Amino acid sequence: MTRVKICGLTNEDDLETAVAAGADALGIICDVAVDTPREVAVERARELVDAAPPFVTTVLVTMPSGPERAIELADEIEPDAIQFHGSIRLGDLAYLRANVDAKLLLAVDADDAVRAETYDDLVDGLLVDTPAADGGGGTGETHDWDQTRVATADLESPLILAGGLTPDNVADAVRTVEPFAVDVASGVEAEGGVKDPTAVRSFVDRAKNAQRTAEP
Ligand SMILES: O=C(O)c1ccccc1NCC(=O)[C@H](O)[C@H](O)COP(=O)(O)O
Repeated sequence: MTRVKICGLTNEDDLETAVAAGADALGIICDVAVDTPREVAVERARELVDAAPPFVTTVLVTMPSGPERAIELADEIEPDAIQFHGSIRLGDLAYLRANVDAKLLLAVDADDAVRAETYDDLVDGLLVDTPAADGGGGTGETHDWDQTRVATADLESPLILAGGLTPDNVADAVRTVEPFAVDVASGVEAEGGVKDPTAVRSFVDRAKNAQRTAEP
């Protein structure tokens, strides 16, 4: 069954909605070099991580200025996993793997998904997204899922599919790409930074049941 990450949580009500809906992972955005209504301060990120129940993975989504800042954020927020967006050097990933007590996830551009192989041994999961020109996520834009499926077919790391997913298209995306997990931020919002509970429930349900509801 496909796992689901609900990303860009800014408050406890939305976090509880995501958990009750059956989300496997909760994304909290902090210290990103782009303007987004989903970013929270370090203290808030720590509070949200602390509010998550057992058996649900907390993911810090960040674009740190360098590896030392990433280590600082990991120490202060204590997430289960860290997801990096923007450019990051291979050497920094190896250094972080040795120095951070969290799983490492890396966002790669769907237009360059073949490059995901370069990072395959260095991270615990690869997220194929449709980023903005500045490297940030949350664009609400889909990409060519057939191309992503082909480009990532030989990856060892779990593949997380992101970019423009919504309750309406997630089942189709899951059936096309067959990812380990899907990730959504703007596609389940009522307004910037606030989730729509009905959309969150529908997204989780349709992502997890996509294979069962396939057309004959
Ligand atoms: O969501 C943001 O605003 C964001 C900003 C900067 C870096 C990462 C960001 N989001 C990361 C995610 O994991 C999103 O879920 C992913 O990019 C998909 O977003 P969307 O297309 O809105 O579902």
